[in-house]
Amino acid sequence: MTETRSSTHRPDRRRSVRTLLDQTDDALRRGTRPGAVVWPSGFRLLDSTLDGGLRSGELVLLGGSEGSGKTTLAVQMVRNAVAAGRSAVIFSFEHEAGTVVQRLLGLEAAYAAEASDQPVSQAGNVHAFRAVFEAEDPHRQGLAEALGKLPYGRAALTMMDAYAERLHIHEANNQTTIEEIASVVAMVSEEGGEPPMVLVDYLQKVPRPGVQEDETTRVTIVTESLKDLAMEMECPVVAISAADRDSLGSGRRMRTHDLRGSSALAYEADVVLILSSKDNIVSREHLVYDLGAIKIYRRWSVITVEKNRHGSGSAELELQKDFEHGRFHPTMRIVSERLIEERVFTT
Ligand SMILES: Nc1ncnc2c1ncn2[C@@H]1O[C@H](COP(=O)(O)OP(=O)(O)OP(=O)(O)O)[C@@H](O)[C@H]1O
Repeated sequence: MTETRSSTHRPDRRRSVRTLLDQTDDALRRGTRPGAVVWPSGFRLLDSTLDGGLRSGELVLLGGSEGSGKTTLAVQMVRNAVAAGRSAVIFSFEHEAGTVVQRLLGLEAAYAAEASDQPVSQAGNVHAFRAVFEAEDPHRQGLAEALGKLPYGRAALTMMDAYAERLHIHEANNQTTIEEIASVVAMVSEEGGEPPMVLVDYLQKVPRPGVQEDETTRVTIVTESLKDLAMEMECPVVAISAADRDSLGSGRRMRTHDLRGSSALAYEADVVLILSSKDNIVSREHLVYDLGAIKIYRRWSVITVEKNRHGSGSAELELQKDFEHGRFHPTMRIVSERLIEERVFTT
């Protein structure tokens, strides 16, 4: 994966159908899985739309406007994977590792409150968890004691303890090339004995130092390389993608072609999810007679499944924001309102 596909030297990947059938037969007899490994996202409706979830070998693009919750959703999918016993690695160009951990604590506290049938509003939020990380403690108490003072803080830590060793966060920077990403994924895969789910936050930030090229070329090569990585390492790669600045201000609903940098994004991806705040894309007819409705729509996000190579086509799914706890509410619904092509409000 050093250059574009045409100049990459690869081993012979050809297998006859006879070989494939024999390998499948052999795997079935050994009781192992002959096909792709499916990684549930943990969101039931999204998983059924994707025919089970994310697959090994797949490149999943997650786009959306600034602040729409892309990192939140992707980290929650990663969390659901590791909570279910898998491993994962996050390449975070955007946030420090501590920020991701604080969001995970908020999320776990909210889940713990829900599990005890208590209102989520009672659980410690990300802001409160961040304060623990940022305060100097004159009592020199440990993490468990400090978190224990926050509602559901101890429960959140216990939940995270269960998967903490399987979840890796790589604080990425302008040296975190595609080769570096591949080598970290190989290391995590070897350590864990199985390929991890990979999250790249975000794709346009992956550098190619020392190469003179425009953004389109760089994004094309990075996108192709991430797809290659998914196939070679047999893992799902979720890549967050920034939007074209022009598309954000133009009053249009964001679509796959608005992702920044290259048409390769649409071609290479197996799954494309676009996240929007519902108030930006609900049809005007749902707003004219009920001006208060906009406040309710603001609390919801819509995931548009725009490309779905192995699943049941496109879909519009909605889920409620709980950004204070670094998450979305786990139950999704199918959007019942009509959505628009053009955004109602521009930013
Ligand atoms: N502690 C918090 N309490 C409430 N809201 C928060 C908190 N931290 C972040 N947010 C909000 O949550 C939203 C989702 O954040 P997230 O980082 O997931 O968005 P994003 O789409 O990845 O953003 P960007 O494009 O800027 O990277 C943002 O609008 C952010 O302002």
